[in-house]
Amino acid sequence: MAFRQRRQRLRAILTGSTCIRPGSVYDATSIRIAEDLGFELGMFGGSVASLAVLGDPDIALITLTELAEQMRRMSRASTLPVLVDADHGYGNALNVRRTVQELEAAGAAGLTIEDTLLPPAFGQTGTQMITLEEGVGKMKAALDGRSDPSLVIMGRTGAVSVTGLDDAIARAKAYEATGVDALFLTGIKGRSELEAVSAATRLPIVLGGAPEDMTALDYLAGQRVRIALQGHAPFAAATQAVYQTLKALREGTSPKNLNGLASAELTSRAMRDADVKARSGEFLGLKNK
Ligand SMILES: O=C([O-])CC(=O)C(=O)O
Ligand SMILES: [Mg+2]
Repeated sequence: MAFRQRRQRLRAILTGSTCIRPGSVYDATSIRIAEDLGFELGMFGGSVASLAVLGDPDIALITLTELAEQMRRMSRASTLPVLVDADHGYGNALNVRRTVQELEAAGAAGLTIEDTLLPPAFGQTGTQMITLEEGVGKMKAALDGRSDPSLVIMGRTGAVSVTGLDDAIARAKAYEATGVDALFLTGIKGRSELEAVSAATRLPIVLGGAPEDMTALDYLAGQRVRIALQGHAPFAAATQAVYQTLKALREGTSPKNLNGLASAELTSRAMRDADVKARSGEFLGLKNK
């Protein structure tokens, strides 16, 4: 499926009236599983990109090239639309523009650009923000970097838990005015904060996370939230499975007695084995074998 169609599917989610949960994806296998399970959207978080590619924490060590390459691998493996966490855009506004070009070429359906100061400055422990003006420049540069107008660009701010609600609203409104397609909010701690941002803006909202009392999809949809993230449990589950399996093998368990392995059927589905066999028949002359 052409990249444009994937982007249009993400746009349809944003212009719809319901709120969906994306599947957290990070590689070719995870995106295929999410697609097979019927998820409408994959979320490729910066944290899981760092873990999958580098095995490192989410501290902006991954490069744009590495992120885009992982996105490209997912685009090849599946047609599921993917929203990519492009962090701060890997530098200043000019880097943001380049980031958009690379992720667009890699097949992303949409991406977020945030106004957090990354990587953290010398001597600073807490999160720092870039100025609203710099954030606006980044959003404009992101829009300028897009060559397929269907690519979704989201302005992301976590200001509410750093500089407060008023600043978060000011930023959301300023990013909205640049022409971005949606607002991505992190750090929202309660209904009143979400309701205040929602009332002050008009774009669809994507919620990076929410407290326990804000998980009802109907409520979120009523606040114009169209996508609500749920963290990255699949990566944690995979890590645990690899740990348990290696531990059991190290302790002498025989491979045939291991628990929790993917069945041959599941592995075969994830590999798209039926498609490969059909192609082998068609192109390698193995039709009747
Ligand atoms: O975008 C997300 O999925 C949340 C996030 O920032 C990350 O995981 O790096
Ligand atoms: Mg992130």
